[in-house]
Amino acid sequence: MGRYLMLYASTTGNTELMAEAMISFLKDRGQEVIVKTFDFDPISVEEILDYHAVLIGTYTWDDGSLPYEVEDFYEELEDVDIRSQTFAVFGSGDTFYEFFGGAVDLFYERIHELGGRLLPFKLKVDLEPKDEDVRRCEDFVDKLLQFCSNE
Ligand SMILES: Cc1cc2nc3c(=O)[nH]c(=O)nc-3n(C[C@H](O)[C@H](O)[C@H](O)COP(=O)(O)O)c2cc1C
Repeated sequence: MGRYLMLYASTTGNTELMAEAMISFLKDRGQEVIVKTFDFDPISVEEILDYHAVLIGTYTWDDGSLPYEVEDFYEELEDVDIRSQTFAVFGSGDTFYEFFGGAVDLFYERIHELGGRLLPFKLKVDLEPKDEDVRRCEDFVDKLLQFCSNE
């Protein structure tokens, strides 16, 4: 059994629905999942090294920006050596905006630059996840489990 950390930011619940689909999928496959939200739970960057993989979910704010509540974590990522840590990055955005899911891209690039072991694709959903998007969430986590088993 693996131990997974789910960290997410969500204001209107869309990214949260994605996270919930992923958490259910992981638990159904017998994995342990610790869940934290950026706005309510204290999150230290050191703790991310204790897990098999870290899933990071974020919505996107103005002009493709990070939500303010994830900024500290994003900045502090460089304070730990994440080179042997596995990550997967996802989130809800709105295709109406020029930088659709820009915060997902920012996290992906940040982890890549810092040498983290990244699932080699991101998952973005347009607004509220539909049934088909829930399946994409499950497929995303299935790929993460395979990726972790190839470590
Ligand atoms: C002021 C504002 C700015 C936004 N800017 C973007 C943006 O630049 N790119 C994007 O993809 N979505 C943008 N969004 C849309 C949100 O990311 C989208 O509604 C998302 O589904 C919210 O996720 P949540 O329900 O998890 O909070 C913006 C929303 C608001 C209210």
